[in-house]
Amino acid sequence: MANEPPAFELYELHKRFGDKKAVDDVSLSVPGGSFYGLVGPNGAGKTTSLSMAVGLLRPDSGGARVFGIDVWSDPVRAKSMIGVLPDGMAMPERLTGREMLSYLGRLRGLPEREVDERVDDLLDGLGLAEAENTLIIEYSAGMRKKIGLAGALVHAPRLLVLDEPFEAVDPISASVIKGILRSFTDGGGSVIISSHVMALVEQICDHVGVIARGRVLAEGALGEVRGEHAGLEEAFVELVGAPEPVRGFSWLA
Ligand SMILES: Nc1ncnc2c1ncn2[C@@H]1O[C@H](COP(=O)(O)OP(=O)(O)OP(=O)(O)O)[C@@H](O)[C@H]1O
Repeated sequence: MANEPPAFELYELHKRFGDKKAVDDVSLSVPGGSFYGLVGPNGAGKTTSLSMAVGLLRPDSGGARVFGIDVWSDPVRAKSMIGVLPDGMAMPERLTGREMLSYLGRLRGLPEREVDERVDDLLDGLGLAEAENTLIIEYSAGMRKKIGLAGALVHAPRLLVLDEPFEAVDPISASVIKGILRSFTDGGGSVIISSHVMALVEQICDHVGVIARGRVLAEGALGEVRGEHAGLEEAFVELVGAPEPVRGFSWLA
């Protein structure tokens, strides 16, 4: 609908760490029902922007809205609609996978029976059923990503904000996660992921934002951002700037 607000809108976000401008006037718009990829080199400001946008890190200025609701002035309403997979999330290490999901479901106010049903589906769907009674502290990096994703999904949010959801995940699990996320967007949900993997973003995303040195360099539908380039990677290198040729390392040859 013409007047419907975007699913997620980051507006004029700024963040400094000491002298370092980590995020310098970042504004992005994730249309409803879209699968949005936020790409950028290491240290570009992706995690800092997303953390501020979901209410985990206080911005110096600017903010974010979820379906028009401001994350920082109306956090309870805004957060009820978001599922978040933060980067390097602190986990309840001494809970099992099942306990963690059940706890998150109950915390969101869901009835016990509903929680049990959803937790069964999530553990099965993400290939964690065998590890349901294993403590999180014993999970591998990929298993931690998957249980974090399950935690982001348990309350059936309308928007998913996922920082590097495929990092450390094996190809079979990655394919399962892609399937889950696609059916989420097919059902009207919206997703934003951060990633460095252009091929992945090109395969699953329909909208892209390119960020480097804390600033947005391009944003829009995938085809618009890719432009005349053969692929997103070429467009990305042109936008961000090709690296200097590597010198030295003769000792390694
Ligand atoms: N807590 C912090 N204290 C100081 N500097 C920080 C902090 N968090 C991030 N930074 C700096 O802010 C900049 C942006 O970091 P950020 O983690 O947002 O980048 P990123 O795009 O997510 O990178 P990557 O792809 O490597 O995860 C970097 O220069 C980083 O060193």
